[in-house]
Amino acid sequence: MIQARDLAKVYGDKTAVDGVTFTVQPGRVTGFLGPNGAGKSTTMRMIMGLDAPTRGSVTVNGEPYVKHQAPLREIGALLEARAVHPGRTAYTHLRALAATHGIPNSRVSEVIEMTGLGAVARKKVKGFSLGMGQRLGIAAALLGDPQVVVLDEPVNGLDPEGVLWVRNLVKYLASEGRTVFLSSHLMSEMSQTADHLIVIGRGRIIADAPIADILNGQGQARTRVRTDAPEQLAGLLAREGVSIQTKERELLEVSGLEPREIAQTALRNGVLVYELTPLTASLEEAYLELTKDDVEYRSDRPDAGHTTAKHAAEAGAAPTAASNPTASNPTGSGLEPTQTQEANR
Ligand SMILES: Nc1ncnc2c1ncn2[C@@H]1O[C@H](COP(=O)(O)OP(=O)(O)OP(=O)(O)O)[C@@H](O)[C@H]1O
Repeated sequence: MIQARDLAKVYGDKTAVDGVTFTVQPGRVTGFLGPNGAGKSTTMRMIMGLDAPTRGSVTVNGEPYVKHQAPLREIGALLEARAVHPGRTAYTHLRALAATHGIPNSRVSEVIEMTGLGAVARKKVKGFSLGMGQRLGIAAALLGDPQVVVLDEPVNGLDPEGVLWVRNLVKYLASEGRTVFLSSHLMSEMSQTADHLIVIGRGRIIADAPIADILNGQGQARTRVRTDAPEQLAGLLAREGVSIQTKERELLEVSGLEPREIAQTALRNGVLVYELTPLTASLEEAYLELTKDDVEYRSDRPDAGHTTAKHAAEAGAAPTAASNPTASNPTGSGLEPTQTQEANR
């Protein structure tokens, strides 16, 4: 278990982590999700005793990392900065690490096997691809057979097969009752891997909940509506708090109203509706909604395809597909926030 209490880190005038309190429980994969610069790596470095907190505390199985007699057996980590001597082979690197922690050589062979490094274990690390380097980092993290595993952006640089492998590995580790804490800026990745999410933005916790709760709690319920009179129906439904998008001819997406209300309005006004489908927010949308105020670097996202009732009322009519050329892309740029930020850096 990892427990952070009012954990903060300030670098000069930059507050990287701003008093976070959370618990990472064993037996499940906890995702640590946030845009670039949110404070994920800094938090993980403090968990591993590599950075001293400016305020607050963080413990691993009840003790700060540095207090553990054999920390590698308690917690294994893959952090962004890898310190591997490039002239060493994967095998000699892991052996040296094992030797300094009293770990038998048989465990070195085991983790090489587990991480699929068998074929390259005797090759020099300097020739390793990013993906092989990530696997070696994970092998090192697992060397002490630790109860707690912390991985900072573990799928970075991995090919699809590698991504799948990490996904299955972390799920397996959690199923064995270990505490697994995994950072990523990609919601798509987290949605397929984590059971529980801690979302961080600008150094603060924005959400700490099971994935399902984050999905249910974010954004308004939307309904897909097919009608032969989309403009008339949009005009009838338009009011404060209601958002209507024209997705294509005869297809609207309505937020802020229950399907029953939409049906009643249509019925009262003699408008034919031939589909009413409740839509759940995608995890991606939930994430964008959660972090919209907490992205450190942001390019202006066009408010594409999004028309509020107020706008519709001002225009005197509902938006049409023609006036809304990007209406099929409700998140605007379609980029993950981090991609938007990268472009801006
Ligand atoms: N050693 C440092 N000195 C000064 N500022 C730092 C230092 N380390 C991190 N920061 C700043 O603290 C903030 C949080 O950085 P951190 O690396 O923890 O974020 P992150 O969520 O891991 O982001 P990324 O996904 O980009 O790695 C950023 O604004 C970063 O520039």
